[in-house]
Amino acid sequence: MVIDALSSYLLLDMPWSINISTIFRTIFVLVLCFMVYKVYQFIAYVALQHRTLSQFDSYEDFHWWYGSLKGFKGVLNEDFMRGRLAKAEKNKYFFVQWNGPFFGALTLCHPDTAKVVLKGYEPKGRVYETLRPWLGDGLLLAKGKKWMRQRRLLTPAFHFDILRTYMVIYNEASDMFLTKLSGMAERNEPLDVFHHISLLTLDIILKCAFSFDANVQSTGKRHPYIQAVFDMCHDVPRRFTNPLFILYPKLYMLTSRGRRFQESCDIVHREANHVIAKRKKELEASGGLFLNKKRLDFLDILLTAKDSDGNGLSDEDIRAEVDTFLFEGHDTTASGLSWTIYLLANHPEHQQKCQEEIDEVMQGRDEIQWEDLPKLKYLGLCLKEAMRHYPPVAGISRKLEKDIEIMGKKVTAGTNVQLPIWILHHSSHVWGDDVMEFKPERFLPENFKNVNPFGYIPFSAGPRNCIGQNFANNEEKVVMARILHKFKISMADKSEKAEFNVALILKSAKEIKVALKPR
Ligand code: HEM
Repeated sequence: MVIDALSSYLLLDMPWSINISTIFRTIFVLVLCFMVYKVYQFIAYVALQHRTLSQFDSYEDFHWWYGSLKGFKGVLNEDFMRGRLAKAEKNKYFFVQWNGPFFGALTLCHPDTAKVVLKGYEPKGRVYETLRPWLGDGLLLAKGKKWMRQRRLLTPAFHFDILRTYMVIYNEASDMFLTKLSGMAERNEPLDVFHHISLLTLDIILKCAFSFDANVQSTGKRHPYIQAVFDMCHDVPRRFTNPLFILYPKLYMLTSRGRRFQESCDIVHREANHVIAKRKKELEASGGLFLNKKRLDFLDILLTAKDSDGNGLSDEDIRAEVDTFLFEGHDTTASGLSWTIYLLANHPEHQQKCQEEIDEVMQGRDEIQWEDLPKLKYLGLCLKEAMRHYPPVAGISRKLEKDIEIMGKKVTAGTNVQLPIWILHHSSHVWGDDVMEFKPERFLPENFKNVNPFGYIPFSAGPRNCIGQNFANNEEKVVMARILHKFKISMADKSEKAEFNVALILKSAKEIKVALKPR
């Protein structure tokens, strides 16, 4: 009755409606009611966010349309990050960032507040949804029971016995890389660090995780996969300033930028499909006898995994995991290695200490062995300090599923919480007054014991920490040791200071060029 009354009221004076059937009118009214309900829900959500977040920060830099992003040009550059750091230094424990008028996030910029969220299982923040067309429901984006199942399934792929077998691959890929560097040194040509290191780390992850020999290093130009990942990473921050695109990611896909994003997604999916199809063929040819292999790689585990009820992973799930590992496994380590090279090129005294250690450990050998890794202590300190200065993943976020309490204040479910890794790593409240200096010694056990462990989280912390962290640490040690063993590195242009952009991963805004001198 109510619907009838409402529909006759709505359709009054609408001549075009005379012929519409009752059923159509009813649908129209239901859709209208649904939309009104959605708008009401949205207004209630925004009001609750403003009420919750106003407990934590004043509205002094709040702009009615841009929120805290006034002047933001769609690039999270070093200036923008330093502005946020200044705010964290002033407020110490937390501050609020408004991405436009509707979407606020509580930023927990002190280890004591960040750890409250890091220790839990809260799902990923709203911004991660922009990655869903690319990474699907892989380990990075999955939540709840699905995430637990996938994590349990994939953890054996990172057991030490498996990681040990990857040493050969790190060394072989480094051989190819060093041959390339020798040619550059002979020609007096500087190394474009991010570009060539990305090719190296892509070769490594393809071979380790998927036993796939792509040899992308041998192709001189930018690989289409890497170009597509690069484009998508730069695309995500551009959407922050438009609330419509945050609210309806699908709407973004109708724009020309959205269509380009989709094209990049297609390229990346094609690469993943290619890797999977090749392995499936091999599996069929071997009559399913993968278990006879010396080591099961990540893709073997995905293809052969079965639940307790005997169900395997769907093709879509397998693709999502392959995409996730391809991206997480190459772009992060490329960033970690590239920034380490940059910092050591700028700090010859630390570079020399590493080289003395490497010479002693390698004893004239060309390859790094598993047993050498713990002996490369000083190099390990430099890698850690490099990831403090330039954490490859500069920040992460969560969307609370339940209410929590931060320093006596209630944060309601639905709130987005940012855990700003770069800011935590540059907080003088955590590291002291010399926070901006490159000092690997701060990671010596006797010094580091005074640092709050939630203040240094390049791999995040808690149950959703990085599954690949040991893999990454080993890979970076081998590659760096092999480079420093053969070459002395310095900045091609001594006056050049690199600036970074956060394009999901922390990258250099411009090319970093390094000169190579054979040792
Ligand atoms: C220096 C290198 C690396 C850094 C700094 C890094 C950092 C991180 C961080 C901060 C997270 C948490 C993300 C979040 O909470 O949203 C994460 C998650 C993850 N990382 Fe890494 N990562 C690195 C290398 C790798 C490698 C080599 C792999 C795979 C081979 C990998 C696979 C993953 C996966 C699958 C997740 C999601 C884990 C989960 O939610 O259960 N990462 N990584």
